[in-house]
This record gives sequence, structure tokens and C-alpha cells, in this order.
Amino acid sequence: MRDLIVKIENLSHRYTNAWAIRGINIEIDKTGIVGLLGSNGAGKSTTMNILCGALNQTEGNVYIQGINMRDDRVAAKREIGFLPQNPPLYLDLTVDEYLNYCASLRLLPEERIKDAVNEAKERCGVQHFSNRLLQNLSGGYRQRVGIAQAIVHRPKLVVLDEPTNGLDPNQIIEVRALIREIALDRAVIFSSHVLSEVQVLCRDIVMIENGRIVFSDTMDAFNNYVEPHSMLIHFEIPPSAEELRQIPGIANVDFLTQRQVRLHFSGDQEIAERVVEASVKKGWRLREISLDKTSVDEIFKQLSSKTTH
Ligand SMILES: Nc1ncnc2c1ncn2[C@@H]1O[C@H](COP(=O)(O)OP(=O)(O)OP(=O)(O)O)[C@@H](O)[C@H]1O
Repeated sequence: MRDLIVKIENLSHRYTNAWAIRGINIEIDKTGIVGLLGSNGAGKSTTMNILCGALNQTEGNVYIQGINMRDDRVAAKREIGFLPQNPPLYLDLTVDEYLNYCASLRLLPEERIKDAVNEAKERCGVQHFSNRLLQNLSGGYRQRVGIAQAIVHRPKLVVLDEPTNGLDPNQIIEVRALIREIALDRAVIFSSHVLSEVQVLCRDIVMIENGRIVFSDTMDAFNNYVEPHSMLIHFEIPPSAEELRQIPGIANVDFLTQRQVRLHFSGDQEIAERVVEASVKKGWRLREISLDKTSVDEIFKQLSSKTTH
């Protein structure tokens, strides 16, 4: 069997009166960032809380480095670092006091704590705030300390639940850079409800909607999926449909009005240039051209309807 860092198998969870997630399967076998994307209430936090041993699932299994969370929670949790959506920061502690406390909660041997805390502070860029109270740190630095507590015991897997939520744009950029950095030598699962954030940060994407996975593949595969496949064009002196079909790559021609036409094509980014070239050469007087981008809502809808319920 392959050596998986994480295996989530057929995971389902029911709160008192409704299923929050159903039949979730995720496998991660290498370092890097996996994005868990879903709108509010989709089931991201539920999945992450179970994955990190903070919530007991109704059905299914979670294995961390081959250890079943149900069988040996302490051993499995040793391999996980978790930054929940509302980080458990004790605001009246200093950065050092807090990280020392977290390291001892993680059962690090006393003699290793100092080095481990120093390493985590350095990696997260908070060493110069060692003696500052958490309540006197900005949101971005608090989040860095939250990430430092998640890596202080050098886990193989770090789980970050919407870590950029509530940060300002500069802080978001810094925290993203930090996440990229810590993912160089461990697997990171990162949740967000913002597609563009997952696109810039993650190697793989798992989309979850209404508690079910609707897409799970590489980011490249996802980007191919959402690439525009049609464009809207306005010609002053429109050509015939036949003339347009002769442009290599055009699959379908759809006249909306006498001068407005939607051209369908297959995954070829240079098609717009060919249309412009043909228009100039043949005097069609192109007035407007725009690629039809599928909206995120539309993608969710398409993907959701593909899953079997
Ligand atoms: N403690 C709870 N008791 C009952 N229902 C809950 C509880 N926690 C979450 N839910 C419900 O389970 C579903 C999934 O919630 P979850 O928090 O996992 O989603 P999410 O994708 O993390 O959303 P958000 O981004 O808003 O946190 C939602 O319908 C939510 O209302």
C-alpha cells in the first residue's frame, strides 16, 4: 500500500438533525497545498474538525500516516497541526508563553521545547515579538502565531481553516507566502470559500458543496475545466456563419442578432487572435470581443449536478 499522509475514507457526519457531510474521500501522499473550497456551510469546518480529532465522525475513517484516528487518537494527532477557524489564542499570554504552552500540550519532551519554539517562531517570522502579549499583535501576526503553534511539533500534516479570513490585503499576501513556505516540507490542507485564493495557492483542489465532494483533482485540471469555451463578438459588417466556421478551432456559430454572434471553441486560447486577424483581412469591422467566463456560481452548479446523490 502507498504511504499516505492522509486518507479520509467515506466520511459522514450528522449533527443532531441533519447530515453536514456525506461520503467524503480524500487522499494526500505528498507535500504541498491542497485547497478545500466550498461556500459557507458546505461542510469544510466539519471535515477539518474531524480530520484533526476535534470532532467524532458519525461514519467513516480518518488515517494519518496509516494510524486510524479512532484507534489511536494521541498518536494520530501527533502528526497533525491545526489552526481552527477561531484560533485558540490566549490573549493575555506572550508569544513565548503561548508557544511553550502549545508545545507542552503537544507532548513534546521538556528538553526539546525551547528549540522547537525557536524554530517555529523563526519560520513564522514572529521571533522579534517573543515577549509581546498576543493581544498587542495585529491580526496578521496573531495568525502567524496561530500557524507557529500548528507547526511547533513538526507535524507531517497542517490543517488551516480559512486562515486569511478577516485579514487586510497586505496581511493576506504575507500569510499566503508563509503557508507556501511551510508547505515545502509537509502537506497542508487549506480551506477557503474564495476560488481565486485557492487558485493562487494550491496544487490540488477539493470542492465541497452541500456536504459532498463535487470536484477533486489538480488545480491545472480545474483551470482547464473552467477555461472559457465561447466568446461574444460584435461585427459592423458581419460575415456568414460559414465564413466563421472556416476559422480553425471554431466548433459552433450562434448568431444572437444580425451583428452579434457567439462563437464556441474548444480550449484554444489563440482563437480570439485568429478571429481578429480574419476580421481585419476580410473587413468585417469588429467592434467588440469578449470571452465568456463561466462564473464561479455556474461552475458550482455544473459540478454539483454531476455528482450522484
Ligand atoms: N454544531 C453544529 N450543530 C448543528 N449543525 C451544525 C453544527 N456545526 C455546523 N453545522 C451545520 O453543518 C453544515 C456544515 O457546516 P460547516 O461549518 O462544516 O461548513 P463550512 O463549509 O465550514 O462553512 P463556514 O465557512 O461557514 O464555516 C452547515 O449546514 C452547518 O449549519
